[in-house]
Amino acid sequence: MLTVCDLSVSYGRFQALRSVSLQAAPGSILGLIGPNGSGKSTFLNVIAGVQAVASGEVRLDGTLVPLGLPERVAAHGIGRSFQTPRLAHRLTVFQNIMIGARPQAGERLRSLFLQPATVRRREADIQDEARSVLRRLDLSHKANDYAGMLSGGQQKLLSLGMLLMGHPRVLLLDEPAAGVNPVLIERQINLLKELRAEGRIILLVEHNMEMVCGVCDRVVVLDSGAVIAEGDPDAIRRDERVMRSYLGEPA
Ligand SMILES: Nc1ncnc2c1ncn2[C@@H]1O[C@H](COP(=O)(O)OP(=O)(O)OP(=O)(O)O)[C@@H](O)[C@H]1O
Repeated sequence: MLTVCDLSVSYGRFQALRSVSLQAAPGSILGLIGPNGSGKSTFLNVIAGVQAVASGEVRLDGTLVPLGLPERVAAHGIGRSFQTPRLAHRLTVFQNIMIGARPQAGERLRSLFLQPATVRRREADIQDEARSVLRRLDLSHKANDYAGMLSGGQQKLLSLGMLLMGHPRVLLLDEPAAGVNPVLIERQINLLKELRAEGRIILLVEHNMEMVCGVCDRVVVLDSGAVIAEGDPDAIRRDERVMRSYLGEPA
């Protein structure tokens, strides 16, 4: 269970998050929506450990997550994707996927010299896994293309694949559907459903309401850094405050 308790973040005198609390269970997708500037990316940055907090805590299965320390957060099995995928455009798709593999505990430079067979075996295992992730994304045919040559939607899929190479229990996804064609959005939706069935926790920041309503079990709505509503997607769509603040319709 991912438990976020009373998170507050300030940029100078501006309060970007105001005492935000939420919970997400294993095998669930929690949508996080809200108008531009409501604090969604800040929230993901806090959970990913790249944004310092003024107060509050995050726990995964009861264990305190060390906020502000991205490497240690990643070691807890929490991974984040970005609105604009962070890819090495001049490396191939396969090489990018390989970058996503996390070093294992005890992996040191000296093991290159002392245990070369072990290192070679691990490298082969990672390559096998990278091929299997590419198959899962339906990107095998692009393995040897430069990442920079992929379409925007394929780049988003690739960044999801890189994330999967780190074996995250919690995936923090920042607008995966933005600028993506409907066919690849559908592929993402299917992938997210598979990841949920594997018991992972997914926090989905997304403006595309079809995607949000298509995959999310629950939705939390932020406005000006505070939670203004929480519920299942249908209830959120009918919520008057949400309609006023986010969907821009008169209540
Ligand atoms: N580094 C920063 N310094 C100062 N203010 C910031 C900083 N980062 C974000 N903000 C402000 O904090 C608020 C929340 O920003 P955030 O990016 O989290 O919103 P968001 O909901 O993700 O928006 P969008 O949907 O446009 O991506 C905004 O008003 C933004 O201008």
